[in-house]
Amino acid sequence: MKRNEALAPGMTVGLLGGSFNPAHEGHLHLTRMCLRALALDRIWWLVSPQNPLKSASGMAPQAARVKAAEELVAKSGEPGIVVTDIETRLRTRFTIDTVRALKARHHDIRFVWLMGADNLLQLPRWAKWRELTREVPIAVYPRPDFTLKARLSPAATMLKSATLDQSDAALLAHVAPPALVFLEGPEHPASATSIRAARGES
Ligand SMILES: Nc1ncnc2c1ncn2[C@@H]1O[C@H](COP(=O)(O)OP(=O)(O)OP(=O)(O)O)[C@@H](O)[C@H]1O
Ligand SMILES: O=C(O)c1ccc[n+]([C@@H]2O[C@H](COP(=O)([O-])O)[C@@H](O)[C@H]2O)c1
Repeated sequence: MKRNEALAPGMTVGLLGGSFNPAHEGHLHLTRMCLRALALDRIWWLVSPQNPLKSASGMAPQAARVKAAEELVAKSGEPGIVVTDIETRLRTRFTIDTVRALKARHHDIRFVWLMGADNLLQLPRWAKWRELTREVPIAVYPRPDFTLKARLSPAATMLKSATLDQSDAALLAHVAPPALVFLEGPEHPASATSIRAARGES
């Protein structure tokens, strides 16, 4: 993570955790939209060693997923995206542990957790999810079939009083959690499941 060396106090960093099995244009789209709407300095793609809720079968080795993600980012020419296997180096699997470890390492960086709308629906299945919402502000980007469902989800209801207007999205990294924003913008249809299916993989 060479570009991490260029981190300066007060910088804002979005964390996009994912399996990236494989990385695709949907990840790039969400990342570009979040960089701008949230006024972030960087977005780190945290290539997960293994999502605790997903089967390991059909999961490409983490090194291969990182390499493919780096190639996609390099081809995109988008500055500000850092692909990292840091969860392996931190020995964390659960997002709550990753976020706490990153905050402990980088006291003066303002982190925001990014996710597509589908992930907000499953957030209540994550380890210590309520505590996670008190550790880091969260931004949710639209995704086909899930945009409205996310807004009506149990996690959205729980965070209703902590939800910012889209017009205040650029403040998200600077407010104390819990804080949530639903971003608005065009949906992108790409999904790793459909890419694997088109390749004849599981
Ligand atoms: N097209 C998309 N639009 C919005 N968010 C997306 C899109 N694709 C992925 N994301 C978000 O990126 C993060 C990482 O996603 P992930 O790597 O699991 O890709 P995926 O396409 O959802 O994979 P799979 O189909 O295997 O579940 C998640 O928060 C997910 O919601
Ligand atoms: O912490 C948890 O319990 C947890 C459960 C499921 C998923 N996550 C995280 O959610 C992110 C998105 O995962 P995925 O596989 O849907 O791309 C990734 O960073 C995972 O580690 C985290």
